[in-house]
Amino acid sequence: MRHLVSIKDLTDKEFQVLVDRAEYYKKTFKCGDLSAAQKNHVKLLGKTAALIFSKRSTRTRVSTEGALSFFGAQPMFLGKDDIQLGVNESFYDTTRVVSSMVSCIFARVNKHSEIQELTKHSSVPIINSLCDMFHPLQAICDILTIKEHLDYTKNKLKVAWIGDANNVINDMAIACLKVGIDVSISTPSGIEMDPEIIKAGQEVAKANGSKLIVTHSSTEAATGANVLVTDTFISMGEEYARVAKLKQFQGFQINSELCSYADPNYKFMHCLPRHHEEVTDDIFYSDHSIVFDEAENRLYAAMAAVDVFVINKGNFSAGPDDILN
Ligand SMILES: NC(=O)OP(=O)(O)O
Repeated sequence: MRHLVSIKDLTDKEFQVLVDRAEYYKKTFKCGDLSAAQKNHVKLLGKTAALIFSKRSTRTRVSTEGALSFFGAQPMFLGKDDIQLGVNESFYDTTRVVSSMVSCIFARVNKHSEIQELTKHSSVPIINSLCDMFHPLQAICDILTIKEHLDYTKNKLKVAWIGDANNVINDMAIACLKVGIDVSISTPSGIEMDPEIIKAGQEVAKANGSKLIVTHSSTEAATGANVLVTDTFISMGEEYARVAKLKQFQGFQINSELCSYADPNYKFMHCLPRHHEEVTDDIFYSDHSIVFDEAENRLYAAMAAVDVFVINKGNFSAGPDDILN
């Protein structure tokens, strides 16, 4: 059994399998072939899956429930007010009990240590559905989206992150570097990337012929970039620091001025939900923006994760016969 905690725990090949699998299930899902749907629907028929979400979610919840339903499993959404966890029951007891009854647990938590705790005591695969350090499902989806729009297998690309040092870029940077995409991360002065992520990123870059640059200059990061990416400046739970953070992020809004530094055919990405301080409407709703394709691809990333970690129990060499042969 394997858990999905972070992209950095995967080999380059394993990560590529997840992206390929997401692409495969997108084709299968959209082809409208009833026999393909029936074949997939029996893979987890009669099983259940728990979504233990202690934070709110639109994309992760909808995509995960959709993916599980596609494979025939019944998803059970367990929000923070629905179960005894954290109020009346310990993490350990909850994990033992829930994992004894379901095929897998998708967990959205606050601290990374909570994901680690879950993986220690669960008898079924844990899929990290966001913690304060990582967001692996988002990274699988993001690489699929970049592949579809700019095909990194044929073109040398540069992705520029303009924003916070957060869970999304931690996994996205490693994911890009694994597939040979150069990454330039810009964060405001005083907001630093985790040194462990930089170290891991540099090792991945060296092995894959990609480059990792970390800077406090948004224009330096944006220069020549094929993809500009940002995320919320104020993460869930940081609302108390809103005024101070907005001051710190001056010069980091993605607007037409900053985009003028990028490649003329640049794409704009954002994992959503979006706020106006991060990106102006003229960019967010422009032809450069691929944010809604990106959001849709969350469904296929979730399908890939269910296929590899739940149906095939972490065996990356197993999978649908038609893509293995
Ligand atoms: N991108 C993302 O994880 O969205 P949600 O918080 O809505 O799930």
